Amino acid sequence: MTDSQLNLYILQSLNMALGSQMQGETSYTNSFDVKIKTEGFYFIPRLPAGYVIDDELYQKIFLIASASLYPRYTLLKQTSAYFVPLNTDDIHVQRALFFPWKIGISKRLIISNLEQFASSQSGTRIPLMENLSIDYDKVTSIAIAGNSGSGKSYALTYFLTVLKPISDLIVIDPKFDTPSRWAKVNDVKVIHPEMNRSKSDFVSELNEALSKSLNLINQRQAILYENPEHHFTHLTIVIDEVLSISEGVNKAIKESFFSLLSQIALLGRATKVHMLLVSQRFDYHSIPVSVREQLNVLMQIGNINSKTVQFLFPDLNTEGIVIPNGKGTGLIQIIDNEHPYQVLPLLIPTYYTRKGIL
Ligand SMILES: Nc1ncnc2c1ncn2[C@@H]1O[C@H](COP(=O)(O)OP(=O)(O)OP(=O)(O)O)[C@@H](O)[C@H]1O
Repeated sequence: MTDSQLNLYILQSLNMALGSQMQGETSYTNSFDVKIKTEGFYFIPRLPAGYVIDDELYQKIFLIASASLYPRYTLLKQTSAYFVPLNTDDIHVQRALFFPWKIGISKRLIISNLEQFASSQSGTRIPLMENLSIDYDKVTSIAIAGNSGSGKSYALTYFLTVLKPISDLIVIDPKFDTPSRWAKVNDVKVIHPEMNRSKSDFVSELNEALSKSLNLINQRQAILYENPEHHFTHLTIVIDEVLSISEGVNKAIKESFFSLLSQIALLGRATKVHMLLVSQRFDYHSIPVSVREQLNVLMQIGNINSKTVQFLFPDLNTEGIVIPNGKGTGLIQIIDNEHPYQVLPLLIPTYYTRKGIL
């Protein structure tokens, strides 16, 4: 399909579906035009117009175009109207609404041998989907949320395996489940509850480990002060079922836990200390606000609706985002300077790994 055919196709889709929104104005009455760019398309209104150019119109066009372009392009959802200035002297058409896109749709990676796959990766790239990867040098903290059975443990095992060659790991596993089995097979330090010990004991031990990591951050800061170019080994603190940790422990211990988490989240970026947090849901009871603000890879798997995305994606209206069916699917947002602002459909890789972990 050529650009001009695509142009015409989008114009027709909008002419037919926008009707009521546009008070009957169409591109045939010269009320608007569409222009294809490499990174997306422009909707160019001719002003003054008999319709209002607002967030509602933007989202409406998004809805129509998103379905019309699927699966050739994935439109990248914006939280509000995305205006761009156009290079012309004609005031009537000096602005456009921009609809950025990605070519194709999100595709799941299928990995026949996860361990081999992880060791064959070079550098700090973590592949997530066929056309999406993250650079671990550019992100600090990762969160995975999802209802029971959505594929969180499966996703976590994937991350643990691909992170192992890139980063030192400390695994905290309040359920003494999959992550502990993974850690045992892979000879990685794990903190889990023990028989005959109280919940507060477990959280105290965990606070101890966080406090050591904070000391490490302080040492690394001193090194950076002398040599800002110093290269550190990544350290990732992995916490499964974060929500369950602060439940049922005394207030002082919970407060220390929150305070340590906040400090690590805030100071870890420059010193290569990361957090990977997994929880059925995240809210202000499970993590401190400052930790939420430092999360820069956000994943919600399983049920996607306005309630489940509220905390990780507070500005997101999920309307018009095509979420694939199946296990380990949902939404992802990566906030770094490499990826444009975008919330994308996510499919966690499907893989084969050693027996006895999952
Ligand atoms: N990306 C995926 N590809 C293929 N199968 C998957 C994927 N994610 C999950 N599954 C399947 O779904 C099952 C349930 O996933 P998992 O145990 O990870 O869910 P969970 O969210 O951790 O649930 P719970 O919170 O109850 O432990 C897995 O055993 C696996 O077979």
